[in-house]
Amino acid sequence: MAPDRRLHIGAVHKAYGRRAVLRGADLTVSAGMLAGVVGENGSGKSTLLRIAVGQLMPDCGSVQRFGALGYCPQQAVVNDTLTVAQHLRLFQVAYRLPRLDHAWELMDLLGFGGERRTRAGELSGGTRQKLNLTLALMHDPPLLVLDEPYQGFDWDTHQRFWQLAGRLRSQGRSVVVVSHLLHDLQHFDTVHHLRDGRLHEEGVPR
Ligand SMILES: Nc1ncnc2c1ncn2[C@@H]1O[C@H](COP(=O)(O)OP(=O)(O)OP(=O)(O)O)[C@@H](O)[C@H]1O
Repeated sequence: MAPDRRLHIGAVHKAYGRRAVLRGADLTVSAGMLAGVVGENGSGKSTLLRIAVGQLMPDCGSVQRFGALGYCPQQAVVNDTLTVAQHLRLFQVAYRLPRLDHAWELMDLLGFGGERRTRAGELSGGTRQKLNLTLALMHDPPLLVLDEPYQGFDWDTHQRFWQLAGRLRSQGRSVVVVSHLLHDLQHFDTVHHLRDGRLHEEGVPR
């Protein structure tokens, strides 16, 4: 097996009842790679990512991950009664981080550094998503799995997200992003189109 492999999904099948969503999906992501997963609504992108991170079991097929993982789910999993800073402290303990410097940096980069004391329930939709993304990135893991991470971001933040993704790639991180936006495809090294339950690698528009 290639030593720089960070995620390997092989012949994964998944059905919900009679609805077969994944029918032999394969995906390999190496170090320093920015991979896009695209497809129509309901094609199974979130199902694939949930299987990739171990949140959902496939019916059959294999999933291998190498090293720590950061997962940004499509719906933010936050507690409305806790402030942004309290979320970061909670995850600091979970990730066993000595410091929160990187998290504060990410907050500033995503433009919500002033919201430390705001409760998650009082955040705007876009800012809630910024918190969701920060929680996935703050421990600087080698593999990032991001399900439409920039939903609700304004254009400036959207652009900064892609700068950040490019920086992570150049630092050797592996990043998988579900995207719906045609103009984002140019950022990827590889684009994988989920169609009829399988992933088809397609050329990247430049
Ligand atoms: N827990 C579940 N139980 C039953 N069916 C489900 C469940 N989760 C997803 N599905 C169905 O599986 C299919 C794939 O859903 P999934 O959310 O993976 O698609 P998606 O490509 O991420 O969609 P979108 O682009 O709308 O986010 C859909 O038909 C959906 O209704």
